[in-house]
Amino acid sequence: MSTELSEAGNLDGSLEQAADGQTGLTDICSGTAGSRMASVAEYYAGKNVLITGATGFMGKVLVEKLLRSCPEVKALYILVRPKAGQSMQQRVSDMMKCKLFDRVREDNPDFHQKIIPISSELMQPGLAISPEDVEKLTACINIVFHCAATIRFDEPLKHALQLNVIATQQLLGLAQQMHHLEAFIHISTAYANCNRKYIDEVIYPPPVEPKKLIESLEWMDDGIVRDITPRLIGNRPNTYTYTKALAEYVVQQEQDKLNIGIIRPSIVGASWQEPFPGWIDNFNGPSGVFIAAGKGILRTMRANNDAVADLIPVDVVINLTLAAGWYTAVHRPKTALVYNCTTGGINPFHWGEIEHHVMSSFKRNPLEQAFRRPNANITSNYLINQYWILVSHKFPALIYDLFLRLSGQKPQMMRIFNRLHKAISLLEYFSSQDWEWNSENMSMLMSQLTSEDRKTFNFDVRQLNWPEYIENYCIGTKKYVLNEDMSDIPAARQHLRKLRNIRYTFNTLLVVFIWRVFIARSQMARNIWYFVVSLCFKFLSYFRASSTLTN
Ligand SMILES: CCCCCCCCCCCCCCCCCCCC(=O)SCCNC(=O)CCNC(=O)[C@H](O)C(C)(C)COP(=O)(O)OP(=O)(O)OC[C@H]1O[C@@H](n2cnc3c(N)ncnc32)[C@H](O)[C@@H]1OP(=O)(O)O
Ligand SMILES: NC(=O)C1=CN([C@@H]2O[C@H](COP(=O)(O)OP(=O)(O)OC[C@H]3O[C@@H](n4cnc5c(N)ncnc54)[C@H](OP(=O)(O)O)[C@@H]3O)[C@@H](O)[C@H]2O)C=CC1
Repeated sequence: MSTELSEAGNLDGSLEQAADGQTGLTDICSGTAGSRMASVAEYYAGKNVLITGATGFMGKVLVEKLLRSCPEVKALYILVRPKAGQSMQQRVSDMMKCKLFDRVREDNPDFHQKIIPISSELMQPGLAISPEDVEKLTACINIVFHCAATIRFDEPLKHALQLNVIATQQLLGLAQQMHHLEAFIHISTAYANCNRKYIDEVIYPPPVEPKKLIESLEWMDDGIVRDITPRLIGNRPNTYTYTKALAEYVVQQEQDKLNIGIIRPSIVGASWQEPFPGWIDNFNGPSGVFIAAGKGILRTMRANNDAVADLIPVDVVINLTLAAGWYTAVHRPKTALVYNCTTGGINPFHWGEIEHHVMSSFKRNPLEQAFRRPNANITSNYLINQYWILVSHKFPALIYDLFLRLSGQKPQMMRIFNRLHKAISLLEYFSSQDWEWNSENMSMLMSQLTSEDRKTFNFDVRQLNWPEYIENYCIGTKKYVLNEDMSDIPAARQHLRKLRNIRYTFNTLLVVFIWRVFIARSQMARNIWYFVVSLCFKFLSYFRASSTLTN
C-alpha cells in the first residue's frame, strides 16, 4: 500500500508544474506604482485581521506586535479552542495577562478590546466555527495569518495531516468566502524541503498528491498508517516536515483566487529585541537543549561543530510576516511569494559557536538547582557520543537514583534522561548537517520598506550580534520559561561551587578506591606504586636541596 501511495504521488505529472510557480520579481507586481504607498502600520489601520495559532509561541508574538506597532488596527479575530479544562475565554484572558503583553498594556490598558476570540477546533469539519461566526468573519476579515500547526516531530501521520494539511485546506475555503480579503499569509517552515540541500524560494512538487493521500489514509487504521509512514515520508525525518511540504502545495493551489504569501522560518528562537530581548516561552527546538545543558543534565549531543545553526529570532520572523502581509495586500503578486526567513546565508553562526556561548553564558548566569555544573560538548562522532552518554548521563543517573532510593524517595533521573534522549534523537537530524536557503525575497521585501518601517519592523539579520543574542536567549530561558529570579544568581553560583566540591571529592574517592582495589590484588600495581612514590620523594628532596643552595 505504501508503494502505491508514494508512486501515485511521484507519477502525477501535473505536480511537477508546481515548481513553475516561481516568477521573476520584476514581473510579479501590479497596481500601486507611482502612488504614495501606505507604510506598514498605515496599511493595518482599520483592518480586521484573522489569526490562527494565536495562543502558540509565534502567534502570541504576532498579536503583541500588531497591537503595539499597528495601534490603529481595527480588530484581531483569533481562532481558539478550549483546552486542558480551560474555556476559550479563560485561555485568552490568561494569555493577555502574560508578561509578553506588558509593553502593550502600558501603551493601551484596554488593548484586550481589540482581541475577539472565535471558538474553533481546527481538527473538526468546518473548523468547528459556528455559522454566526462564519458570517461575521466572511463579512469583515481583510487579512489572514495562518500560524496554527502541530509542530511535534513524533506526531502520527493522520493527525499531522489533519491539522497541517486538511485544516489549511478548510481555512483556504473559508478565506475564499471572505468578501474583503486582501492577503492570506501562511506560515510554513524552512525545513519543509529538508530533503534538499539547496532550497529556493519556490514551492517544490509535493512528495504525493495531498488529495490522494487523504483519501487513502481515510480507510486505514492507525496501525497500518504507522507501518507505512516511514515509506511515505521517505527522506524527510518526520511527519511534521512532510505535512508542511504538502500544506505549501495546497496553499499554492489557491494562488489564482487569493493573494498569498508563504513564510518559511528556520529554527525560531527567543526574541532578539522585541518586546524584550530573550523572550521565549517553550522547550521547543534549541530552547529545551539549552535548558537541559544549563541544568547540567545534558552533557553530550550529536551535532556538527562546523554546520551552520540556522536560528532566527521570533521577532524577526514576525516583523517579516507583517511586512509580507502588507506587501501581499498592497502589491498583489500574481503568484504566491515564498520568503525563506533564515540567517545562514546572511549572517552565519555555527553549532560549535553556539555550544561555546551557551556554556559560558550559563556559567555566568547559572540556572537554579543545577544537577551538575554545566559542561556540555557536541560531537559528530556516534561512538564518542555513545561513550559520553554512558559515562556522563547514564552512570550519574544511576548513582543519583540509587541515592534517591536509599533516602526513601522515588528514583527519577533515569526516566528524565530517557525522555531527554528521545527528544534529542529527534533534533539531531537538524544539528548534524546544514542547508543553503536562497533568501532573495527577504532582501527584496526589505528594499520595499520605508526607512522608518525598516526600523519598526526590523528583520535585517545582518545587525544580529550572535554572542549577545545567545546570552539574552539563555537568560530568557531562565526568566521566562523556568520563571527563575535573576536576584537568585548568587545562590545559584554558590550551588555550582558546592557541586564542584562534590565532584572533586567524588573523583578523589574514586581514584583512591580503584587504587586500593588494584594494590590489594596485584603485586605489579604495588611495585608501580612504590616506584612512583619513591620517584616523587627523590624529586622533592632534589627540589628542596637545590632551593637551599640558591638561598
Ligand atoms: C550541548 C549543548 C550546547 C548546545 C549546542 C547545540 C544545540 C543543538 C540544538 C539542536 C536543536 C535543533 C533544533 C532543530 C529544530 C528544527 C526545527 C524545524 C523548525 C520547525 O519548523 S518546528 C519547531 C520545532 N519543533 C519542535 O522542536 C518540537 C519538538 N518536540 C517534540 O516533537 C516533542 O515535544 C517531543 C520532543 C517528542 C517530546 O514529546 P513528549 O515526550 O510527548 O513530551 P511533551 O511534548 O508532551 O513534553 C513533555 C514535557 O517536556 C517538556 N519538553 C518538551 N520538549 C523538551 C525538550 N526538548 N527538552 C526538555 N523538555 C522538553 C515539555 O515542555 C513538557 O513539559 P510539561 O511541564 O508541560 O510537562
Ligand atoms: N517554532 C519553530 O521553531 C518554528 C515554527 N514554524 C511554524 O510556525 C507556526 C507556529 O509555530 P509555533 O508557534 O512554534 O507553534 P506552537 O505549537 O507554539 O503553536 C501552535 C498553535 O496552533 C494551535 N493549534 C494546534 N492544534 C490546534 C487545533 N486542533 N485547533 C486549533 N488550534 C490548534 C495551538 O493552539 P493551542 O494553544 O490550543 O494548542 C497553538 O496556538 C507553525 O505553523 C510552525 O510550523 C516554522 C518554523 C519554525
